Amino acid sequence: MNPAPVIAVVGPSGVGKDSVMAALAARDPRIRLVRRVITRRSEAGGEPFEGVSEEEFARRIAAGSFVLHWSAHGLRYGIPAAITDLRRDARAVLVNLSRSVLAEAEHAFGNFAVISLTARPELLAARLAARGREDEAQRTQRLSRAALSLPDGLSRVIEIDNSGSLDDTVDAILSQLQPERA
Ligand SMILES: Nc1ncnc2c1ncn2[C@@H]1O[C@H](COP(=O)(O)OP(=O)(O)O)[C@@H](O)[C@H]1O
Ligand SMILES: O=P(O)(O)OC[C@H]1O[C@H](OP(=O)(O)OP(=O)(O)O)[C@H](O)[C@@H]1O
Repeated sequence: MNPAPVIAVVGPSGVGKDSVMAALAARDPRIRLVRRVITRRSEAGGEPFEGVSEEEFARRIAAGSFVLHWSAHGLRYGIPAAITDLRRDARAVLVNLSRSVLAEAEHAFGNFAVISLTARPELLAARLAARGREDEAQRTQRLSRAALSLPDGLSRVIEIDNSGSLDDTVDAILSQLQPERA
C-alpha cells in the first residue's frame, strides 16, 4: 500500500493547529500525529513533543535524524525521519509545520496536502492569552507573523476557518479528506 498522505496543518499562532490535530486524531485513530522535536521546555505543555537542548538538536541534524527542520519563535523544530513508519498503516499523518517550509515538505513527502487554518484576527490574540504558554512579548511577536502567506505551487491546500466550534472545524476537515483512505 502507498504511504499515507502527510497533511501539514498551518496557520497563525493561536489559530488552533494543535487543538484541531488532537481533535482529528481523537475522531479517527488512523489519523496519526507526528511528535515533533523542539528546543522548548518539556514542561511547556500543549502538543506532545520531545523537548531537547540546542546542542542535542544540532547533534540530531548532523546525524540526519530530521526529514525537515526550521527555526521560529526563537525555537528550533525538527520532524523525525521516523514519520515514514507512521505513514505505513495510517489514513493520514498530521504535522504542524511552519508555512515557510511547505515547498520543501511537498518535495520530501510526495503525497502531501496542506490544511491552512484561519480565524478572525481578534480571536488569535484572545486564544493565545487564554492558552497562557507565552508571555506578552512572545504573544506580540507571534501575532506579527499572522499574515504570513503560503508559497505558490502547492498541489493541495484546504483552507478551513476555525473561528467557530472545534467540532465544526473537525467535521469540515473530515468531509474533505480523501474518502478512499477512510
Ligand atoms: N475552535 C476553537 N474554539 C475555541 N478555542 C479554540 C479553538 N481552537 C483552539 N482553541 C484554543 O485556542 C488556543 C490556541 O490553540 P492552539 O491549538 O494552541 O493553536 P496553535 O497550535 O495554532 O497555536 C488554545 O487555548 C485552544 O484551546
Ligand atoms: O512560520 P509560521 O507558519 O508562522 O510558523 C511559526 C511556528 O509556529 C508553529 O509552531 P508552534 O505550534 O510551536 O507555535 P504556535 O503555537 O505559536 O503556532 C509552526 O510549527 C512554526 O514552528
